[in-house]
Amino acid sequence: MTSQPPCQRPSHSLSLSRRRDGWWSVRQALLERDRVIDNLKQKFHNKEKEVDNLLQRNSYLAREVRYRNEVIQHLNQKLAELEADQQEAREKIRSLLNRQALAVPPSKNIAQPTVGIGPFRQMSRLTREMNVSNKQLRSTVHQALTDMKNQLEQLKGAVGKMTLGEQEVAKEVEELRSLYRKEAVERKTLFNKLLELQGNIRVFCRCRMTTASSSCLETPDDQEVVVVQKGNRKKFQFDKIFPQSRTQEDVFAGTVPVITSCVDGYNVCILAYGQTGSGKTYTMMGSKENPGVNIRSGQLTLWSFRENISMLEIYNENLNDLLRKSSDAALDIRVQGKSVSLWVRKLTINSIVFLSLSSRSHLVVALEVEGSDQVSGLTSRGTLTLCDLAGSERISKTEAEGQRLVEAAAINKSLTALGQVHQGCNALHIPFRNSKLTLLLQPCLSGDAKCCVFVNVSPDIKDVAETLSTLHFGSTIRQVSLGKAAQNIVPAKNNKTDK
Ligand SMILES: Nc1ncnc2c1ncn2[C@@H]1O[C@H](COP(=O)(O)OP(=O)(O)OP(=O)(O)O)[C@@H](O)[C@H]1O
Repeated sequence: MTSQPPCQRPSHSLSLSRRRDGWWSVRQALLERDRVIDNLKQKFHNKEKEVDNLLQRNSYLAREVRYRNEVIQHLNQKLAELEADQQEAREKIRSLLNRQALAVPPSKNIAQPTVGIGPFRQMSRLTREMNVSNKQLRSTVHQALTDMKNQLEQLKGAVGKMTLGEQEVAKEVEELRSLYRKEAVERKTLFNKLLELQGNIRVFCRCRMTTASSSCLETPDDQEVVVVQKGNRKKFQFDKIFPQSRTQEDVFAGTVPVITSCVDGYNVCILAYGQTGSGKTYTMMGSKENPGVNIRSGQLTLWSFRENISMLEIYNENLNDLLRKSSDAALDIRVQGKSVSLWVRKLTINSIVFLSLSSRSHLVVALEVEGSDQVSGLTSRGTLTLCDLAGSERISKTEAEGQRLVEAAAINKSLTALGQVHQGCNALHIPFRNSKLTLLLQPCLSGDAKCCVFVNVSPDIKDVAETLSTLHFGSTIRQVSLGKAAQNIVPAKNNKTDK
């Protein structure tokens, strides 16, 4: 009797390799879509050029028809003038002959005319010659008119054909546009699937620059960071590690796929979490010479898109609108159905300023993005929320008292609430109302959003406890993934919807 092999659960590495295979095949499909879309764009531009050429030719032909009509009109006028001249000449000859006849008295015996026959003959010859040349002229003008009319008919035929051709090309352009639209939508779906496979919450770890000779951090590869404390080594894994050597460009490049997803119509949130002085503001805002994610994402032009911006500070559980001149009225968050209105005041992206804010407050910058694709005619709307959180150090470390203690308690409360929201985001009830921060971030932390969290850490040995705490926070939220995102796409005004 043969024994049955024990039933085994698929190993973790097996599920990882399946996930990788899935990711790889989606990536291949996405590249293929990109090729098809490029091809369609090329065809579309060629057709547009064809239409331009046809329009140019058409307007040339129309001008030609107008010119020929004018020539015909002119020739007709000349002909009429000639006929009038001829008539006048005939009249003159007739009156001359009459006058001559009257000058000669009638005689019974007309043997010899009293006036010589010479001038009379000459006049007759002249009249004949004039008649002949007149006939020739008339026939030439008639011929020219007939030719001209024929040419005009031909031109009219060509214009008719051209109009038909234009209609056909316009139809082809519309078909191409519809195909492009379909491909673009499929591309977006694939791109989103790719992001979902990578995880709707992505956690990046950024190590701050230091001049110290020793560091408590090691980065063996771009997904692992090791904290060395008194000979102990604690490993943490993240979606991406940015060691000290990584520039602002590198860091921003890591967020571009998620930001692209915002332009595709998803709500996106980028957060920077870490202790005071760990580089959160440098990552998010940066300096004038080395701008951070906030400024760079505002300058990113993926599509032609319109943006509005709002900038808020949460200090001691109170909201301040940083773009408002007077601060008389207290701000509040309005919950409309499931979405929270972040919009307090709207300015253009150029209004972003480099702020030096208290490290005891959270800074929330929200960009409302509306992208419209000129070719497909589709419009999508998303919100990009960029958040520089207050320092995460524990109250015991800050040894705070008085006002500092109040601030630390408020920060602690909101950051704990943020952790709870991340941990509970697959549950039925998500505790968004536990703090102003989570209530404000609700639209970009709930099911229809994608989130990217930077855990900023200091490599200084004296900060190792806070570094460990920050990395634990990052690891915990990395375990959680947001629900399937819902896209906010609407057909553009005056544009046909996709077939
Ligand atoms: N990657 C980096 N490269 C160069 N300088 C950096 C880097 N990260 C941080 N710094 C510098 O370190 C200092 C502290 O950084 P930063 O102010 O961004 O920290 P923070 O976490 O925002 O602190 P706070 O909580 O007080 O706002 C700043 O002078 C900043 O310019």
